[in-house]
Amino acid sequence: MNAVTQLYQDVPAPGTRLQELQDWVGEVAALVRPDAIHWCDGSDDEYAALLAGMRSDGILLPLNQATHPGCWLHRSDPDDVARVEHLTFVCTRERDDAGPNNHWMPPDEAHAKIDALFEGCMRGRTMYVVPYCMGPVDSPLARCGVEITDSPYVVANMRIMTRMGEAALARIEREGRERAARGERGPAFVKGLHSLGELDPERRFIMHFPEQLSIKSYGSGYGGNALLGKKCHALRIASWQARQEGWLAEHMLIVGIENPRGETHYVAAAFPSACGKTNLAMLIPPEGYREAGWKVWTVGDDIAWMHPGDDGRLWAINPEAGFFGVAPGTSAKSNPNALATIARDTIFTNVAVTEDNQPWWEGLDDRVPALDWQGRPYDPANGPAAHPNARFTVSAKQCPAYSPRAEDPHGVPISAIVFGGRRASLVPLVFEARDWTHGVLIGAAMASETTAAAAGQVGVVRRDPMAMKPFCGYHFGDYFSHWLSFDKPGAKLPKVFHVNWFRKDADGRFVWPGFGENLRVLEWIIGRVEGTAGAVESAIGGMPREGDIHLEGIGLGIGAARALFAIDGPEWRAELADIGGYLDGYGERAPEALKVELRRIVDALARAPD
Ligand SMILES: Nc1nc2c(ncn2[C@@H]2O[C@H](COP(=O)(O)OP(=O)(O)OP(=O)(O)O)[C@@H](O)[C@H]2O)c(=O)[nH]1
Ligand SMILES: O=C([O-])CC(=O)C(=O)O
Ligand SMILES: [Mn+2]
Repeated sequence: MNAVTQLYQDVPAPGTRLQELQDWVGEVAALVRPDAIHWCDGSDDEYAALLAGMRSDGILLPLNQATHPGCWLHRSDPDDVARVEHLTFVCTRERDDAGPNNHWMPPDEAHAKIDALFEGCMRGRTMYVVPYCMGPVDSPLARCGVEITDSPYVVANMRIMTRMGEAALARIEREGRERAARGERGPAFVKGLHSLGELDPERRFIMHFPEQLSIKSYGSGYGGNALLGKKCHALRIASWQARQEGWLAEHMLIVGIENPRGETHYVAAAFPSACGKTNLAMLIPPEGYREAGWKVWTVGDDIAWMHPGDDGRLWAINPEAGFFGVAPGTSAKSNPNALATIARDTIFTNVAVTEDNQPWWEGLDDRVPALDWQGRPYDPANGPAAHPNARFTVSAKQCPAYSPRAEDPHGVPISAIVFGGRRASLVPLVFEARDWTHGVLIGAAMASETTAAAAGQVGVVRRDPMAMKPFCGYHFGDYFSHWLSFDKPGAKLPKVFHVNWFRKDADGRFVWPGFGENLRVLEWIIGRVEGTAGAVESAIGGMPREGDIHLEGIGLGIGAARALFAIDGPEWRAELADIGGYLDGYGERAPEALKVELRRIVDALARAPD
């Protein structure tokens, strides 16, 4: 029998499947009416069969196998290239629990609306049942889910991005039985239902039911909308669970920085979509640092689950197993580790190709592409050759800097949390929170220019607390309170910082060289954690003094260096007033402690000379 068309009825021996899973798959099949059901085992043979099937259906096009072995190109529907925040809903029983930061619909109405779309939608298609685990399968911090989808592209991506298949299924069934034996109620795993539908932007919804631990996504095949383990489960649903259970599910990279003495500090950093997480996570130390013995270890590039440990520290795992990274801008200069990672066995989505069929995107090199992301002969009049949100999907194991600790079931201890945004003006290169409450305020007040990662206008500054604006599964007021709640006796919390790599000069050029040179800022951050680096208190937070950050040898003029650290009094007063108004928008659920903290900063700024 063809591995990809085994019928559901043929697979599970009666009584061996977890009843809850069996029942749900049966209910879904009755709704969507697939021609065939395939339970994914995650094996190499299955993956090869999937790729072969997609190749013959034209869903995947082979790239130049001599230069890029095992690499494929997927061209998506041109109307389906990014997350759709306006079509993404959090459907809690009480509207206020979803908060003003989410679109909301009552759960019954949402189910009725989206089930009407799912009705019969898999006729003529195969329905894949994809068991997955977010986090190392043996980790107590990991969580499982099952995604049902009719997209083989989604299955292939889930296999790269999660621990998918038999091991995950075994964990789901074991946990389900243990829960049943303990008499626990509620779902044993996160249930995600996805269909490409007609890929019609008018018939597209991404709906979350955190109280039911379920997700329904219809009408899009794009990563953040369709790989349900990622943003839907590991952030929106997990953030809801994390609040109930006392941990944090965050839009953060995790990186290990090893100093010349061989000590490694792990840093978690939250930057909004397409604002530099993958790049920082894969940083290669610049000249001088490399020779001195600095090393950088990639643990994760997009999501961190952080739990307080017995020692009072926050311990983090990366729930993902791969990278779904932004291609444009990735080059041998900006991110050599990423280039090495994607040299083989990678799925590229919406990139351009050169005349010898190699993947290409803006910023890679100065070759001229032959075909653009839609497969048209390249013509600059049509815009960029690669879609600005073109992505690669690749196993984390292929990253030369992949940390051996990334597979540690207990995770890594976090020494510093870094928030950052894309701000052309106002925000200095780096500053430090005086304490946890101040750090939470800095995170809550984050703002950044929008990017191509979400449909809509690009380059508009908006508040994006903790880089979670599109991903927090509940009311931001409650979320800020949850963050504050970690500050309790015995806690040894990370120090908190804010960075901005994106300040521009009068000519619109980035002042800071960024990328590998960002290690200079991390060095100061770690020095602050260890108590070896100096700082001076400013109204907005601790700032490095001249000489505290090593800026020599990168060609920064004195003027540029000053501009990077400038704090403009009147502009900051306006910013703080705006932050006050923003927090007030969360009404009574906005924690008083943040408002008190904000007033402290406003007062400090009033006393500071302009
Ligand atoms: N100027 C400058 N650009 C950067 C820097 N780091 C990253 N970028 C650019 O920012 C864009 C996106 O960066 P990524 O690292 O892929 O973003 P991400 O935060 O991982 O994004 P998501 O996967 O959408 O969550 C790319 O075009 C990069 O070239 C930096 O230090 N300086
Ligand atoms: O979720 C996605 O599609 C990609 C991503 O990391 C983001 O948008 O932050
Ligand atoms: Mn992301």
